[in-house]
Amino acid sequence: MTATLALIAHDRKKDELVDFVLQYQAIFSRYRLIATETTGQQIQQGTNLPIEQMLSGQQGGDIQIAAQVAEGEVLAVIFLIDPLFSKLHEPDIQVLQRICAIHNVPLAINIATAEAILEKLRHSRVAHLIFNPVAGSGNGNQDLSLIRQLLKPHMHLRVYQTTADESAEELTIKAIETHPDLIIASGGDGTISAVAGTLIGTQIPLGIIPRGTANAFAVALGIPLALTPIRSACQVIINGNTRVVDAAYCNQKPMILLAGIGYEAETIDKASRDMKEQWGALAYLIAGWKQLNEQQLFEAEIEIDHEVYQLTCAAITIANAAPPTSILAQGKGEVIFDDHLLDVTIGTINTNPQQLVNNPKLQAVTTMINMLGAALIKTSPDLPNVYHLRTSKIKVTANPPQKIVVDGEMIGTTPVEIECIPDGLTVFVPGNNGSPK
Ligand SMILES: O=C(CO)COP(=O)(O)O
Repeated sequence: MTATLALIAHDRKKDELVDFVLQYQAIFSRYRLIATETTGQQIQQGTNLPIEQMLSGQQGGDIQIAAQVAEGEVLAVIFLIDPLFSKLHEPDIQVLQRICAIHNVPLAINIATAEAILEKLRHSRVAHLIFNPVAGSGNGNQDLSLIRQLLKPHMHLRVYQTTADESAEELTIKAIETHPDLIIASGGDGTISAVAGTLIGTQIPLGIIPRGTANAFAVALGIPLALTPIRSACQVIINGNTRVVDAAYCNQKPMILLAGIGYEAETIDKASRDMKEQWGALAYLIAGWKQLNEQQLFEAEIEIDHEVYQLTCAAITIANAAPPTSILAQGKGEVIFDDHLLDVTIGTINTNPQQLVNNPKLQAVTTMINMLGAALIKTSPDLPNVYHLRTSKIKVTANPPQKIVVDGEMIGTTPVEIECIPDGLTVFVPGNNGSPK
C-alpha cells in the first residue's frame, strides 16, 4: 500500500474538512497529502500540514487525482461532496468516483465514512524508505519494485530516492518530522550509515536493505545476505524483531561502524569505484594488500580516561560495530555493538628492544596478516604488537597527521575524537533478540 491520502471538498464543505483534518492531524501528518487547489490551500492555512496541490476542481484537479488513484498511488480519497448543488465539472467528479470503484480505493463522501478510514489508519504501520537508486551493481528500478512488492502488504510505504540534490541525511530529517513507525534505508554502506546516523537518539527503528559492495553494518548485525539479500532483508523488517545497539560520534559526526586511522583509511582511499565494480568486497582486500607495502609508521598520542599514551603505529581502528571482514577492528576477534563501549585496536611495532627486529615495517605487516587470520576465525590474535582495549571515549593525535575513514567515507585527517552513544539506535534484526513491535 502506498502512503498518500487525497483530500477534496466542495466550497460549502471546506471548513468541515479543515476541522476534520485538525482533529486527526497526528494521523494525517504521517502521510503524503494531495488535494485539489483551493481545498489544499485552505487545509494548509488551517493546519500547517504540507499539501501537494493539484489544479482546482474546475480546472481538472479531480481528474489529476483520479490518475494517481489509477496508478496505485493513493491509499484513500476523502471527498466531502455538497449534495445540494451540482457542478459544471460533474463529469470529472464521476470519473474520480468510478476510478475509485474500479481500483477498490476507499472513497469517503461524508465525515462518518472519513472517520472510519482514519480509525483504520490509526493502527497501520507507516514506513519511510530512503532508497539510493545507484547503489552497488544491481538495477535500481528492479530492486525498488521488488521492495515495494514485498513490503506493501505489511505497511504503508513512503518512498524517497536520494539524488545529487537531496542526500540521505536530508531525506531522513524530513521523514523523522512526520513521526513514522519505522525508517528503512536501502543502498550501500554510505546510505545506511547516513540514515542510521541521523536516527541516533530518535528511537525510530531502522530497517536495513543492503545493496552495496561491502554491506558492513548488515553483516555486523547478522542480516542474511545469501542468494536473495533483498527478500531476506525485507523479511527481517516484516518479522518486526528489533534490537537496541550503540552508535557513536566521531568529530561530532555520526559513526555507526568504525573509524580507521592509517592503514585502513589508505586502503579505502585506494579501492577505486572501478575496482569495487569489478571485484566487489574483494576490492578492499586487493587494495589492502597493495597498501601493506606502502604503509608508513606514525607516532600516535592516544588519550583515554585523561591518560595519554604514546605509540608508534601502522593502524588504529576504533569500532562501534564491525563485521568480521573489517580486519583491523578485530583486536579481540569480535566487536561487541551493544556493550556501551568502543573497541580500539592498535597495530603497533614491538617496543621491547630485545625483540625489535631490524625491519619494523615488516613486523607491522606480519601483525596485520595475523590479525586478518584471527578475524576470519573469530579468535583473539593475542599478538605482542596488537593492543586492544575498550573505552567509551578516545582522542587520537598523529604525527605526521593521518587520514581518517569513518564508515567507508574519508572525513579528513587527525586529530580525531570519538565518543560512544550507548543504546543510540534501534534496528530490525533476525531472530528473537528484542521485543517484537
Ligand atoms: O470542485 C472541487 C472538486 O470537484 C474542489 O476543487 P477546489 O479544491 O479547487 O475548490
